[in-house]
Amino acid sequence: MSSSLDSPTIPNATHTINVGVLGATGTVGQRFITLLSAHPWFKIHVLGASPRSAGKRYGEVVKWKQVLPIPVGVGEMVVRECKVDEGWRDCQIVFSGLDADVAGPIEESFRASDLAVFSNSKNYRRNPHVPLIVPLVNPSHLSIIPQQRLLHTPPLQKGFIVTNANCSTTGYVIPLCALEKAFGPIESVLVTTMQAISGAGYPGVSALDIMDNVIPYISGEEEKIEWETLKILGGIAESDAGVKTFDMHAKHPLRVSASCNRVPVIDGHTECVSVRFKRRPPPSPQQVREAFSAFTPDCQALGAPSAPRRAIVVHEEADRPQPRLDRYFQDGAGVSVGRVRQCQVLDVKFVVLANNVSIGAATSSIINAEIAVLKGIVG
Ligand SMILES: NC(=O)C1=CN([C@@H]2O[C@H](COP(=O)(O)OP(=O)(O)OC[C@H]3O[C@@H](n4cnc5c(N)ncnc54)[C@H](OP(=O)(O)O)[C@@H]3O)[C@@H](O)[C@H]2O)C=CC1
Ligand SMILES: N[C@@H](CC(=O)OP(=O)(O)O)C(=O)O
Repeated sequence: MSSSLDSPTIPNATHTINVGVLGATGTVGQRFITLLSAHPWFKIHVLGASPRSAGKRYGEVVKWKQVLPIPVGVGEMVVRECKVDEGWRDCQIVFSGLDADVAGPIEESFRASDLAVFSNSKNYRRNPHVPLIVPLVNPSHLSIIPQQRLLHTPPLQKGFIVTNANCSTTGYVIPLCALEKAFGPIESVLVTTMQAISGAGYPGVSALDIMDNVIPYISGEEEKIEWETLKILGGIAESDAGVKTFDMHAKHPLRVSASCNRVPVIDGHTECVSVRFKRRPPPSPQQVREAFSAFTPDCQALGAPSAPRRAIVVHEEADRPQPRLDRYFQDGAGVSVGRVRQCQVLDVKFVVLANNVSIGAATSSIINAEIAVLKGIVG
């Protein structure tokens, strides 16, 4: 099975691409709207949410929680149901910030209508033909899309689903990718997360549960981090018949153990990470710092407009990164790393801070779509 995804095309600056947002009223949906309203290529054409919101003005139904006001014109748009109709068919790209309880069948109905869906939800992340893409790490996995289209019943011309990862997975696979690029395979990872309240959507965790407290459990989160890491950092194997499969890091088995906690922070997931490399002797903490700083994701070279100028910033201060100070680094599109030091059990340990709503969700989807446009997959 061959693909024609290798020749980048820069979109004509005068040509805008209509996009729709499913789940537009939610935490992730609001971040989509803020980012898309200032986007150089994408134009918000349709907003969708639940039947509770459909038929009403966006400004009337949304509980807007962004620092910037609702973009001009958006508050007046009438929210639609998440059912494919003419308005949605006019979109070349559909972003989804749907509640995972409803995302599965809705996203499938949009794909089946030959629309390109970029989803934040967990529903299709494990699908063997759906790429799980962290845009600063594995955009090459878009090469599975021709197979996804072909194996769909009926086969699709334009439609597909691309998912991005769990927000905690996203934050820490970016530095892990930098380390594998510089030093070869990682053998084991221990990660302990301190996850913001906004990760649970709106209204999320009740104030009485989270104030003055830490909750040492987030349903399903540890399993997602442990599994998604392998799909993202793994490659794609191709059989003699040309059938592609995600190899799940199989050539160099990678063991991941995650422990997840909810903490009273509004935005920004902090993660304490320890790694052991296959390579002996392992790199020193100083070499690890240099590898983080030197990391240049492919999406920058491709020219994706929302790609952060610096993917990873390394803090030298002993008490950074911190969510309140670092969550808006690169408008939330980059990650902050600090406290890089020797680990007495594995090899090296460090702390990561990633904005869960931006690079952990909407920003990743938008960069994924930009890459797909640049590679000629949509548009
Ligand atoms: N928050 C985060 O940091 C991250 C979230 N995610 C994932 O992204 C997705 C969205 O999360 P988040 O924004 O936090 O969730 P929210 O609960 O804040 O928003 C959910 C959205 O889904 C809509 N919705 C609910 N029921 C229906 C329905 N029956 N039909 C159509 N639309 C419906 C809601 O519309 P209405 O307002 O009308 O009810 C709302 O727009 C989830 O799958 C989540 O797991 C992924 C990474 C990070
Ligand atoms: N569960 C994450 C956010 C999220 O919704 O993740 P996922 O899309 O993997 O379900 C958090 O609470 O911070």
